Amino acid sequence: MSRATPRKVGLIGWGAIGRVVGGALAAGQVPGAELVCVVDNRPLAGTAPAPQRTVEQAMETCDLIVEAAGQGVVREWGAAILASGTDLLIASTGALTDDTLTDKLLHTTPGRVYFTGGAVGGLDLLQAVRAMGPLDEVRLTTTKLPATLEQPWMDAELLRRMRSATGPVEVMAGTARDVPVKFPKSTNVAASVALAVGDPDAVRVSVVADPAAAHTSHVIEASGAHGAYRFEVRHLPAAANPATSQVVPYAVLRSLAALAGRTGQIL
Ligand SMILES: NC(=O)C1=CN([C@@H]2O[C@H](COP(=O)(O)OP(=O)(O)OC[C@H]3O[C@@H](n4cnc5c(N)ncnc54)[C@H](OP(=O)(O)O)[C@@H]3O)[C@@H](O)[C@H]2O)C=CC1
Ligand SMILES: O=C([O-])CC(=O)C(=O)O
Repeated sequence: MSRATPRKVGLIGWGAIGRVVGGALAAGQVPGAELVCVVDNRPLAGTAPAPQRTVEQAMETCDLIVEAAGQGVVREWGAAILASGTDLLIASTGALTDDTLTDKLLHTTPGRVYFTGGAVGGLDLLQAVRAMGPLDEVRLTTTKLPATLEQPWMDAELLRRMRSATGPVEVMAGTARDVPVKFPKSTNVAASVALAVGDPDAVRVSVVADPAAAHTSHVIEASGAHGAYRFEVRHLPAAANPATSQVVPYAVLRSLAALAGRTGQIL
């Protein structure tokens, strides 16, 4: 059932995700949710369909804030937003590889914290499986265009291998604890899988740069006492930011629709 009063939504981040989410909200495409303001580092000079505000102002006027900006916003503002009584929907799940921060967000009230499924699927089922006991093995392989994976910490040799690659090159193998720290804007999915299975250290992650990757792919493979699971997604990258898949804002909108109480959701 829809809420009697629409959710007043503030959006942090006017980029590849934020512009699609903000446009859809402003066009009334999410019943029960209205866009009240937008927060971004850059002056938006009236280009957004709602006034630009600071995070503090957004907390005063909104009852739900969507983070579509980056891990730093979750770290810097997450607890304050929740403490102000504002709910928070997080896209940059990579911030949650920090157990102290995650614990704080989960226990700060009266606002409630939510995570969007973002670019991956199958999280609902993995969460259900985990309720029967820990999985023995969870692996994620993320493959993207090399340029979307370049990072300031990479040495000249790795950058050379990525830039001259004619086929797939593994650029990092690690866990869902370490990988999102090293690729803060492009491996949030690793943290999302870890949230579903309940343990970032148990998720083995391989990050692959492939010049032929016209589609970004994420392959999740998991097994345990109760079965074996494999989810593979292949997304076109967003034109505005090829590190982000085109589907991600629509995943955020789906999460918003669920929070705003639209009926007929697949939960
Ligand atoms: N869960 C998932 O599956 C996915 C999650 N993500 C997350 O979503 C984030 C946003 O993605 P996307 O829209 O493609 O990124 P973009 O870079 O296209 O847009 C992000 C916008 O947010 C702004 N911004 C960044 N930090 C702040 C801040 N502290 N305060 C205000 N504004 C800020 C940026 O400004 P400026 O550039 O000036 O910093 C930019 O305008 C990614 O960084 C990633 O963490 C992305 C894809 C998938
Ligand atoms: O959009 C994607 O495919 C994944 C992504 O950038 C992330 O996990 O941060």
